Amino acid sequence: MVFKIGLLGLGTVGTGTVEILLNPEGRHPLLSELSLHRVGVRSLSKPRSVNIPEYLLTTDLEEIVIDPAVDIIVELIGGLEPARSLILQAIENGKHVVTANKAVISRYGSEIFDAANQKGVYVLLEAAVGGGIPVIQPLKQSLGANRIHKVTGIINGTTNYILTRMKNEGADFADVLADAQRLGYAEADPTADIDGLDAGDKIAILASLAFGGRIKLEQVYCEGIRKVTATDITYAEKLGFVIKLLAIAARDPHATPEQDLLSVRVHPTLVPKVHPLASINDVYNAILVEGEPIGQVMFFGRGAGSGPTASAVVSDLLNIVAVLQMQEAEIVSPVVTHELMSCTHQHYCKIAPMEDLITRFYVRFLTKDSPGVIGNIGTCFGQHNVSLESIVQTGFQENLAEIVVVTHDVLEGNFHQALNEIKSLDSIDSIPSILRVL
Ligand SMILES: NC(=O)C1=CN([C@@H]2O[C@H](COP(=O)(O)OP(=O)(O)OC[C@H]3O[C@@H](n4cnc5c(N)ncnc54)[C@H](OP(=O)(O)O)[C@@H]3O)[C@@H](O)[C@H]2O)C=CC1
Ligand SMILES: N[C@@H](CC=O)C(=O)O
Ligand code: NA
Repeated sequence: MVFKIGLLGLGTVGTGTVEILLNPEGRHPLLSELSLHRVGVRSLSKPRSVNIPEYLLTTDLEEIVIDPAVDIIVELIGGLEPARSLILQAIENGKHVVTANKAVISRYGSEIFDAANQKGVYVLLEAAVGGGIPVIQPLKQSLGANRIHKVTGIINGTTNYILTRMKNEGADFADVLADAQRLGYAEADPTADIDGLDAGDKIAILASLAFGGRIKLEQVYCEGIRKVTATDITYAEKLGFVIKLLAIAARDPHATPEQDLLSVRVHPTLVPKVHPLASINDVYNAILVEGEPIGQVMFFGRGAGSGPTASAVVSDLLNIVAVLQMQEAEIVSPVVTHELMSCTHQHYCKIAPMEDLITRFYVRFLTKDSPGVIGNIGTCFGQHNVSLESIVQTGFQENLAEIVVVTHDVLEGNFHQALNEIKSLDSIDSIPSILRVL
């Protein structure tokens, strides 16, 4: 039996997906059970790099999701609408769905998975996080025996490319961003990448899988890389760190079992050079999962791009075909979904406020070069229980002294209270950088 695919979108990922589907030789034999039935696009006249019969193409995407002949919808148009409505309509019409759309899943996952569970269909999304890197299915299945403590990822390729080039070339953010856009890594509107929102969508999805509950996206703290300067990258290097945009989801080790609080956040971070994520460069992604009893396990590879992302899309298709075949043979019920492939959690995870986070900080001050300034800074921090690992005057910028502080693990709320007081000291000119340290 051949199962029919309705593909929505024939852009970067859609094209990669069709390339795999049209060249099944040497891949999994189940690929021969799939056929491309319709392809929805915005423009029929656009030249395409894959050779598909013209009659498959349509601009009427709704027609595809309600077509009774279609078994599986592959949503690769991106964005929120009409993607959300098309996915829901597909589910309503009994279709399984494969999507790479982290924006839709992180915002409307509850609605989508509730609808899918009610209809007994699957919504699979391996491509939505880490592109081609298998991380969604491993969290759902292979790591299911573990209690996960922490997921730490470099899950945005554009920002990792920018930070890598800033470090290697001493270049400034704006110059490298322009290059990233010219090379096609960053979007024409790079806001979601640069401001940490894309990584925020992705860590919300990973946290939900790792900790078995839903996540409210508005509770995910997102800070991007716009304020990271070449100066900070150089100081970080001297102190033994590299700066990376990390997405972190962790159980709060200080919370009582009844509280079971999570911290879910995205921010530029000073990562010790010996840490496994410090050497992940350019557009590569990596996700480090820590749990009991597995310890540490890291997933590394290409987090974006046509072929790698399509690899994840097609792996989801294969999982669905395998189930559909068993349903056809009446080995499994067509109305009960496989627990390890569906998303069944109902409750929302409790997210701790950022003031309760315990972390180290790096902070750079510009001050008047007057006696006692280092002492005053140290005293303010001390009065708020912020213990310092190091405080050094690193040099001068014009006539201002530059002082860099690294704290021990401190309560974020205390740190900010201390900083507010420090800001009001006469000797402080400005605080150009505040970054967290892993
Ligand atoms: N690119 C990547 O490396 C990765 C992308 N993703 C995700 O994959 C998804 C697809 O991304 P990508 O392939 O890069 O996107 P593209 O912009 O390259 O392609 C989008 C496709 O969808 C079609 N389309 C968009 N809106 C509509 C609409 N309203 N009606 C009909 N057709 C529409 C476009 O048609 P037309 O061709 O006619 O313009 C195009 O074929 C997104 O959710 C993205 O976040 C995930 C991981 C990596
Ligand atoms: N814009 C994303 C692409 C894939 O999700 C990135 O840069 O990682
Ligand atoms: Na993936």
